[in-house]
Amino acid sequence: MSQQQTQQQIKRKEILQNADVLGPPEISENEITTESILGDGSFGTVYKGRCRLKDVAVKVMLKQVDQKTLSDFRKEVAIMSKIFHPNIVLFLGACTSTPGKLMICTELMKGNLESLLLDPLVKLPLITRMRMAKDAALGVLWLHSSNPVFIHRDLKTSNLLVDANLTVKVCDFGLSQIKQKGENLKDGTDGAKGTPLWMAPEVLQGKLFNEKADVYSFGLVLWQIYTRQELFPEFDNFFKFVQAVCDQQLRPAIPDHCPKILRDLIQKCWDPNPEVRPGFDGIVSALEEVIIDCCIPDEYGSILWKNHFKIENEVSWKDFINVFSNFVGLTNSNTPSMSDLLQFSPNLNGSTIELNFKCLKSIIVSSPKGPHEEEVVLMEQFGKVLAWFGNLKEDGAQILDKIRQLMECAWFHGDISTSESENRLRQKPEGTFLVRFSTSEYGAYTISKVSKNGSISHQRIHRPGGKFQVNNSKYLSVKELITGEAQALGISTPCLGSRFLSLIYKAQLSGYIN
Ligand SMILES: Nc1ncnc2c1ncn2[C@@H]1O[C@H](COP(=O)(O)OP(=O)(O)OP(=O)(O)O)[C@@H](O)[C@H]1O
Repeated sequence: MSQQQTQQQIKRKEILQNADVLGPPEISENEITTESILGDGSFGTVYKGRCRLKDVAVKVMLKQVDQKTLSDFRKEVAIMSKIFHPNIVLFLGACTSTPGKLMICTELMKGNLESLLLDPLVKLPLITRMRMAKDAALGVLWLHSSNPVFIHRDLKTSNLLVDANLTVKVCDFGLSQIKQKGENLKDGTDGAKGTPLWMAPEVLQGKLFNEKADVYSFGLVLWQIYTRQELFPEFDNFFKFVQAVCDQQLRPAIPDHCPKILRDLIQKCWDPNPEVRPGFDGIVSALEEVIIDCCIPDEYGSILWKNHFKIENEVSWKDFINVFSNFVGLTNSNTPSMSDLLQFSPNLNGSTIELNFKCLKSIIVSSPKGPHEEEVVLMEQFGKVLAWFGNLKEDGAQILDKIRQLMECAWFHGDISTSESENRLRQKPEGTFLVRFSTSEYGAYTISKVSKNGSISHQRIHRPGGKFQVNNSKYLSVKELITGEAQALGISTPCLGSRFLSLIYKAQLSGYIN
């Protein structure tokens, strides 16, 4: 080996050794530019910036930092460079060597969850919020399951960031601590770490604590995700606050309408006794149940999904009808599955059952995304269909008849938008009408009609207690309501063009037996 080769080998070894020592990818100061401010925190300012031609977030430390802040910064860099998870903000690198210019680069997110929740102009349905809560819980579960264990120590909604797809990721590891499984920690004489409003009582009181302190904070996070209210706005005195939370065990009020399973979860998370609080695996499972309940408010529908499809967000049409048919007693363990019956049984060819399933399929299935993907039923769409058509416990298989019977009405246009309904009614004579699913009220319908001067108006059919109500009159079905209220509503002629009618006609032409 030549002398030059030997020197090259030594140099490579040195580089590798240094890389090992440096740990996180070092970015030099002049590779980072900063633009607008994204947020301010106790460590410094977070900017939108650019690094190596990529948009990034840059946390720039305060120029004058004391030893403790500096060590927190180094710890944050060290921790972030060890954790990789889809629900933890992606660490890209840091500038650690230029004094007075300490920076951390992370992926650029859209904003923090607290700002979104507290902005009344932002629409965030409960299902979306519960999915966000699950994202955050998965991120913390990852930290707590690592070996050694990472405790975040500053969980709060402003440390949960949201991207363009509303995926939530945990950030800010400046106060995080590493510990062995089963080990308890205690803050030093310099006081408790974290943000007081979100701190567990044992941390506020300087007692021993462990990862269950994060669970307490997460209880408050869940409360804010559910209520979209500010946390403890009534307190401006720290000592009174500590007394209220620790001695009087004060917690924010959970609204009466909160689903029971979510209420129980929040209360367990913020229990004064850390041992009673669940682990994050339990929190994720409970949130999965909450998500199913939010998507499928019908009691039996939710049971069907939980028992057979668990946390799947979507299932194939074939699996869905097989489970559904067993659940409502159309098939059982001694009969072939419904998908086999529909495909192979000559008796079902042209039968009402076959047509019923065609009708159900026309409103419940999502089109395959690619040419080879199966048609699927989304959990949320199953919930909507049950909300529109009935109560699975009382109706059972009859729910299928209800769907078909409504589709047989020429005026029923189902899932069209307000503007599409107006397109269909434009230039039509007075009294022409159609009925469609409401786009804004869950389980409700809308009557769109042509009024006197040719103007088009829309009237909601509400669903109090599962009934169908317009003005002050309640009916058992939409069909009965349309017959009973036709005169009062000024509706007479069905608007043609429903896609369901052609489905029914086609079936009748090919031998459907009524
Ligand atoms: N990657 C990012 N993308 C977009 N915005 C971000 C990002 N990181 C932080 N921010 C914004 O900056 C705010 C402060 O960030 P961060 O919590 O990391 O700073 P901090 O100085 O540690 O704050 P504190 O100590 O007060 O919690 C966040 O709430 C968020 O609004």
